Parts: sequence; C-alpha cells; structure tokens
Amino acid sequence: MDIVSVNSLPYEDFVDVFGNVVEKCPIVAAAVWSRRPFSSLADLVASINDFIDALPESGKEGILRVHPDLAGRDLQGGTLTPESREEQGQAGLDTLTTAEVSRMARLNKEYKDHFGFPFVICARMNNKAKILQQLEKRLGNERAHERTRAIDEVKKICHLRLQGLVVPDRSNKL
Ligand SMILES: NC(=O)NC1=NC(=O)NC1=O
Repeated sequence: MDIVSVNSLPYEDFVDVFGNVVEKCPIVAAAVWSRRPFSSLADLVASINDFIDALPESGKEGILRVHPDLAGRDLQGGTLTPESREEQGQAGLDTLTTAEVSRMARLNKEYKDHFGFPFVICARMNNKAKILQQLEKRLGNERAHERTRAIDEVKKICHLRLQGLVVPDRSNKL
C-alpha cells in the first residue's frame, strides 16, 4: 500500500491494517489516524513514535507488558500473533534446545521480577545469542533507562512492521 492509500483509509480499516504494528496495542493506530494525511512512511513512523513518547511512564510500561516473552509460553503454545511468530522464528527462537529455553525462561523471569515489565528486543535485528547477551546485559540497567531502552526496541519492531505494510515513498525518487 502506498501513502496515498494509507491516507484514504477510514479509521476502521486503518486500525485493521496497522492495529498490530505495536504489539497488541491497536489504540496506537486508532490514535494516530487523526494525524493523517501522512506525507510519507517516515511521517507515519514519526507520528507513532511521537504518540508513544508522549505517554506517561505507566503507558509506556503498559505497552511493554503486552509483549509476549521471547521463546516463552506463547511461542511454545502457538498463541503468538503472526508478526511475533515470524519475528521470533527468524531469530531462531523456535529452535532452542531445552537448556536454552530454560535459560531464557529464567532470565526473562529475573528481568520481569526486577523491572515489572518483560524484556523486549527487536528480534529481527538480533539472533538468539545476541538476545541472550542483551538480556543479561540490560538486567543491570537502572529502571528509567531500561524503560527507555525497551521502548526504543518497540519502535524498531514497529518500524519494521510498517515497512512490510507501506511501500517506500516514491515521491523522493528521481
Ligand atoms: N519480548 C519481545 O521482545 N518480543 C518480541 N520481540 C520481537 O521482535 N517480536 C516479539 O514478539
């Protein structure tokens, strides 16, 4: 879909198409619909990022709390959204050994117990080794810093999902 088509969508269709660019947070798409017309894909991305940045801390933590764990029960139980299933599979999280699954579960629990929200990382930009390394490294972060770091990962996930839905802008092509 190109940006002209995006701008012509009624809000119901806009939410249908973009409702999961932020995992399980259709309110984000429903909110930024009001900011149309978007001049480009980059403008749509910026509108979503601005909406997220304007949320209070509790809102940002709410976004994080609806993310499925990496290699967690949703993956094991087949209840991931299609987007998350694709992303986690691409990072090799669906082929972990039993020991790796246990290690991820232990570290995810340690992280959640410490921060009160789950560890979030853009799986498509990482692999299982880097994800485990980041999980251990970020466990040591101060809470406010880690919240910002995790939201940055949400924005990366969102950007990649948007790139799969909206064709790059032709307007700046010679
Ligand atoms: N907890 C997470 O980081 N989850 C995820 N990251 C992704 O890129 N896809 C997910 O489902």
